[in-house]
Amino acid sequence: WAQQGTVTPEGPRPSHTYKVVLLGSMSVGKSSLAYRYVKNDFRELLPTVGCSFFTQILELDEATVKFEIWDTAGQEKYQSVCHLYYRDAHAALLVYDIANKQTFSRAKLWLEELEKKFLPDEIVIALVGNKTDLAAEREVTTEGEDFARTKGLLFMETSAKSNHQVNDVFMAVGELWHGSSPFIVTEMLLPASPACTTP
Ligand SMILES: Nc1nc2c(ncn2[C@@H]2O[C@H](COP(=O)(O)OP(=O)(O)OP(=O)(O)O)[C@@H](O)[C@H]2O)c(=O)[nH]1
Repeated sequence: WAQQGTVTPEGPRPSHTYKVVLLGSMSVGKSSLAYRYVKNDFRELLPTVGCSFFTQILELDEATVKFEIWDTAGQEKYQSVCHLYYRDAHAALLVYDIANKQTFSRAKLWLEELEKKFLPDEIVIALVGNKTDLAAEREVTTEGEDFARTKGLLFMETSAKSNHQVNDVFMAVGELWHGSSPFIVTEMLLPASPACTTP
């Protein structure tokens, strides 16, 4: 992680920056998860073009943690540039739609790609089955968790729509790096990045 110090009356206060990249098929809800986490809201968002960028700052007892969230486009035409976005990531959320089995297969392919680019200790990978509110249309059942267990990934099912376990995903990822819990949100930022668009 990047570590900078800020000086407070109590002395230097470390701050850590973690880059989290969201990968997955189009329309699985990557942008909606980022939007829910950062803005605590759910709304129709335009399909991502290239990549969107979000920032979330958390104050822990002993340090400030900043999440840089890179939300990649799921459309096929952007796949060839995705490696530019996940480069140097500390964590990847491989998102699929629990009501669409094909998107689960695509998440597995993403894992293969990351395994070629990162050593196991270099990146935290979480498999995220989104849209749990669509339980009646579920196509992916226990295979998600089984696959994650086999591969040693974090696993969580979420709903950006009903706000089910969205915070928990980011907290689980952060806890793995930081060994600290709970994370408390104190500030929200949405800076534009030259390389990315902001929804
Ligand atoms: N029911 C339900 N719909 C969701 C959920 N999350 C996202 N959606 C819907 O799924 C569609 C796609 O959501 P996005 O967040 O744009 O998906 P994305 O993965 O970022 O899509 P791309 O930008 O094309 O890669 C939208 O119609 C969302 O409203 C969810 O948790 N439940």
